Amino acid sequence: QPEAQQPIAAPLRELPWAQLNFLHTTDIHGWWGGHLQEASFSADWGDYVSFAKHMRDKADAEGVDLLVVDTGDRVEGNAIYDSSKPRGKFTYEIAKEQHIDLISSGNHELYKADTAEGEYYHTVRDFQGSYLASNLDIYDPRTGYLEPLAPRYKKFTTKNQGIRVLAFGFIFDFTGNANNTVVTRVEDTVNEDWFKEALKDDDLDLIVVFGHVDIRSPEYAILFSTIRAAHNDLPIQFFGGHSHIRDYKIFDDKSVALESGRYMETLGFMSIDGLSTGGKDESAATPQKPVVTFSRRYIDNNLFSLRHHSGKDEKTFPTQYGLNVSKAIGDARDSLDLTKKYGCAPRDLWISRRPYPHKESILSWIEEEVLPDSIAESQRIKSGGKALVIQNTGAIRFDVFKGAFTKDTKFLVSPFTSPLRLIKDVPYKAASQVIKLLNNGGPILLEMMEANAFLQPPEVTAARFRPDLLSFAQSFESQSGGGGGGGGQSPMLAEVPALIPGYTTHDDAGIDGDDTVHSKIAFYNVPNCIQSAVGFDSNNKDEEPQTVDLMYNGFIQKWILMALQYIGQKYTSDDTEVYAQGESFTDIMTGWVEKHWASEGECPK
Ligand SMILES: O=c1ccn([C@@H]2O[C@H](COP(=O)(O)O)[C@@H](O)[C@H]2O)c(=O)[nH]1
Repeated sequence: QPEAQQPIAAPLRELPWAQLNFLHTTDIHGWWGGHLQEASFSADWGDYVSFAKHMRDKADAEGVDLLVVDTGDRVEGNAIYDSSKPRGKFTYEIAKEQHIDLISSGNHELYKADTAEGEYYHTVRDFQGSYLASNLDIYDPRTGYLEPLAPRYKKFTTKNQGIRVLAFGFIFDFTGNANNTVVTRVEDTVNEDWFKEALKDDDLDLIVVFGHVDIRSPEYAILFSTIRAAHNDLPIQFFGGHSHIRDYKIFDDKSVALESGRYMETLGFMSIDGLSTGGKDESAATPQKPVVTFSRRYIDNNLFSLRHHSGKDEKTFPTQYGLNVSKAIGDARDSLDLTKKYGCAPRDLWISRRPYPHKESILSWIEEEVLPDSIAESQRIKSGGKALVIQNTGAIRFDVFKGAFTKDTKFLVSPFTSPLRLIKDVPYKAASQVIKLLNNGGPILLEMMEANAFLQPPEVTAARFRPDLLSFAQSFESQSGGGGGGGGQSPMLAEVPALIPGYTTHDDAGIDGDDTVHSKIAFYNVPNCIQSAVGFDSNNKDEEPQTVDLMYNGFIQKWILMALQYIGQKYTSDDTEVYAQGESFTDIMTGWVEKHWASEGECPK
């Protein structure tokens, strides 16, 4: 994109090409334009189209194969999707310009009935032959009949090597979908006849399981054990998503899983050597080697990396097709007026690169400034009312960088449309317990685990399977380096001078997965929810009110009501109402920025 930052040269690790190679994206969340404010991730979907073309050409030239995979959550999280009317107006047209061999749905394609229909009418059709839905059905909007969103599986033979692949496309056991789709639990799907039949095939060289599923989840554990029981020596390659992190898991010596981050930051590269091949004809068939080798690389999505890995330069890298896609993205951004400025952010604000609370925590900013200032303007508070306002941290999707706060920023931080809701005059003694139940273990958290529904940012939720992700022990002051954090550098990386802060992934294969050698960024735990007291000081016992309005992001209503029930307060959804004719947190935050950070002209650097 014309406004994107120039990529910065950095030490790179090469791509480990092999007999079968994959490019993998996941959790793009509408970031088709890439990251305009971050040099490390400044390439866009058009650049990825050019890159994939060069990679396919290279594979053809060397007689190996390349498959392109996307594992869902393409929607929600960026103004290109969320601010267009209808939502998705540009997204489907942009997405379909990439050639994708294997594609599946995420949970964000299913939260709202119209988004699921968008998937059915657009993406499933645009990627016919590639889209799989092994455990996902939709009520056909034309007939009303429940049908698979797409074929359950497919078997195909790769173009150059003649590798016979059986592929499945899954979604995790998601329970928050609108009622026009049905997700079948993975543990039930593996007992369905079609699944057992599909596995009864001896003419296979590889099984690929791809999906919107955390690679360390119980769902993938079940799929691995079921498939391994049917094929004790067959290589199985998993691709996952949903937790927004880079990760690689080794199931056994012939099965691994790759997860490729989020928001177009990462292009996952995976390769396999030693596979048997059925051959394009029988005489060309080859047996499986005694050792099957799997390798992975997480590519930072910027032009320095993409040009290097495709062996191209500034002139030879862009294809005409890719340039057209970049232009379409730019046109969409212009027509949505995404550079419209609401104000100037005076400092960086981070979701998890700073501890919470902290002056540079976006959560502290919302809790201490945005919500109290904004809700204090309401008639009920002005006329002496008091409120507790609860916001789930997972609804805050991205950091704010010092400088212009634009329409782009608004939707990157808070893309969701759920209105703020409230229950009037809840006894304070009960209302003040709710946040504790939502944050501190106990029955509500058990219910959330059971429903696979989490309120934290997905990267933080991911840490439940990976406690080493978190920089628990460090205090912010003790960390080296400014902007990028710093905490806990490994001895190896600490010795390399002037590295750019970025991903330093530690996965089952070690610490050499990232293509770009970076210095480490701190990553802190955050609570499920934050809470602001409005109209009184919650730290002053003398000011304790009798009752408060209990306000919350409508997305978490179920959990608020459940928490109140546990405390013995029997409220139902009938007792709730929308705040300010349905104003969303997104609008409240933007209004606050306009009022408090307004500034004419360029923002100070
Ligand atoms: O409308 C919504 C949808 C989701 N959330 C929160 O997002 C995260 C999960 O994000 P994924 O991208 O699906 O991993 C979770 O914390 C949800 O509570 C939301 O707030 N509003």
